[in-house]
Amino acid sequence: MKVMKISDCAAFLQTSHHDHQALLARNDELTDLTQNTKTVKPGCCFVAIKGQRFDGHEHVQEVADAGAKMIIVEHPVEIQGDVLIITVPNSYKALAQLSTCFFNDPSQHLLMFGVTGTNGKTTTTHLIEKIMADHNVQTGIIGTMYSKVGTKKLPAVNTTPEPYAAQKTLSEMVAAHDQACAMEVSSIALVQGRTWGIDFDTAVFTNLTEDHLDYHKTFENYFDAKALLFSQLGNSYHSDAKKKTAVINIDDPDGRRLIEKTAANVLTYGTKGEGILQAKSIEITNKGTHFDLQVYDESYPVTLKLMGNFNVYNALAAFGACYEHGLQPEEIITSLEEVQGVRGRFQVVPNDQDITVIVDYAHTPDGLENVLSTINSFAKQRVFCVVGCGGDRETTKRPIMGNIAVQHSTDAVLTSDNPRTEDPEKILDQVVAELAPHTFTRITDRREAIHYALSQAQAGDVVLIAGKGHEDYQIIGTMKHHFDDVEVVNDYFNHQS
Ligand SMILES: CC(=O)N[C@H]1[C@@H](OP(=O)(O)OP(=O)(O)OC[C@H]2O[C@@H](n3ccc(=O)[nH]c3=O)[C@H](O)[C@@H]2O)O[C@H](CO)[C@@H](O)[C@@H]1O[C@H](C)C(=O)N[C@@H](C)C(=O)N[C@H](CCC(=O)O)C(=O)O
Ligand SMILES: Nc1ncnc2c1ncn2[C@@H]1O[C@H](COP(=O)(O)OP(=O)(O)OP(=O)(O)O)[C@@H](O)[C@H]1O
Ligand SMILES: N[C@H](CCC[C@H](N)C(=O)O)C(=O)O
Ligand SMILES: [Mg+2]
Repeated sequence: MKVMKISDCAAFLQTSHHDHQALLARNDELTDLTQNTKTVKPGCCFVAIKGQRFDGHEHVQEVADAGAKMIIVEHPVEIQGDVLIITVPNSYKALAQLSTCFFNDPSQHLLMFGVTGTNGKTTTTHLIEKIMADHNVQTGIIGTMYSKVGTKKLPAVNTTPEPYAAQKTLSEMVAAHDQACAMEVSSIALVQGRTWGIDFDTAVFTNLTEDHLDYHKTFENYFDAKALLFSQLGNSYHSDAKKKTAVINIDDPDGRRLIEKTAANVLTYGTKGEGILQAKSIEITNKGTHFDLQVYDESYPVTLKLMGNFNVYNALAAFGACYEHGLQPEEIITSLEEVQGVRGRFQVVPNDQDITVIVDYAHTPDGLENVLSTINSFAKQRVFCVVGCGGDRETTKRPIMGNIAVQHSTDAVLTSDNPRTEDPEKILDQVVAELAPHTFTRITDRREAIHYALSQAQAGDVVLIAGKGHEDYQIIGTMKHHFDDVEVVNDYFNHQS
């Protein structure tokens, strides 16, 4: 079992002289660390965090009664019993620092790739993992779909986990002999400080378009959140002589702004004539994508099985990240060309009716527009688009996504995503708010909507089912029901035959 000496905490916790001396005076150990009242164990340290719904400070007595030995707070609390109370200015930061220490600072033993951006994080981390693994660098993954530690896949709660969970997972990677980790870093995680204590070697920026404005309020705040990954790169207190690199999409105006935010080396990529890495002469078919990759002055032909212009960007991003660590262009290209696809990302669902059914995780206006324009570049007949918007998430994207669906498809079937605690009908009212009547079909039940689109489609048509990708659930209210777009499609065709 892991333990940590209380006196060791004095080295990094920002606290008063009195509390500092109190920490130094303690020779005993902590058995664990937690921010959750439900997982307090005897001898552990509890970090009180004030969230949107729950304030740990209001439950310190219950935590002390459950056997916590030390409690970190942001303001004085009343408590009976023999507990060491330490006051810090920011308990979340203390949690990140304590977690880093408790798990022996695992990111120091891993080559850390952090990938941020509105779209393409999951895809890019998977491409990095494939390239590095092909070149004998066993690489873990932390992200939306799961964490991969060694060969084991563990379920994910958030795209970017809380500091304790993140440090624990990284330490498990070290134990499983992973040498690198490709990690998705969401803007929300950056603002909350979930990645404090992680020393990234390479930071990748994919793109910035509208999402999460319910959380960030303004696009500028959203940019500032993403920028943190780059401004913090190489500035960590235990930063060593390791080379730090920022890999940045220069076609995105916000990528250009990021270059000024980082002290690290910058490797730029793009498809519009600028960048150290450039994709030229891009050709997209319904079988894949071809382009010439220019690396400084050299050019290499690349044929990806991945489809879509957006995947050219993801490939460039992953190429840049791995190239910076000494891999040769030809080696990286061989790996990229082998990638079949990432689950739920432009995933084609085979069927015997010659309908091209695609399940894709596009859940932002930009993602949806990209996927539909890729489809339109090869579709010969009608394009059906089944899509909705998640509840308890930003509302401004809803009419925009409704418009994109109607404008870029021949038949838009507007439906539910994860309604969560919102009324699905009200979400749909917002999705269709700016649409002319009779330009779309509205079917609230997602299964029925998918069945309807498939029943209307004929041989040669394309049916895009967007928004939920790999998800195998639908959240209605606070209940998670089993629901899998691919499964719904397969069931439909099985009942046909
Ligand atoms: C908006 C947001 O990020 N919320 C996160 C936040 O919730 P909150 O402020 O409501 O927390 P809270 O429930 O009040 O709890 C506060 C503290 O009390 C503790 N607690 C809580 C209950 C209890 O009984 N006992 C207890 O001790 C909690 O452990 C926490 O330390 O803190 C919680 C726990 O620390 C997180 O689980 C929760 O993420 C929720 C699940 C969430 O949906 N987050 C989404 C928006 C998110 O983070 N998304 C990003 C981006 C996705 C992407 O673009 O890919 C992601 O990285 O996943
Ligand atoms: N580089 C890109 N630019 C624009 N759209 C993209 C890009 N890459 C992927 N997409 C679209 O966005 C969807 C989600 O892709 P992916 O899961 O890789 O992104 P993500 O950033 O991890 O998303 P999340 O924020 O949910 O974690 C894909 O299914 C595709 O439709
Ligand atoms: N990581 C994103 C995913 C959204 C996926 C979509 N299916 C939805 O539920 O809105 C979020 O939590 O906002
Ligand atoms: Mg993701």
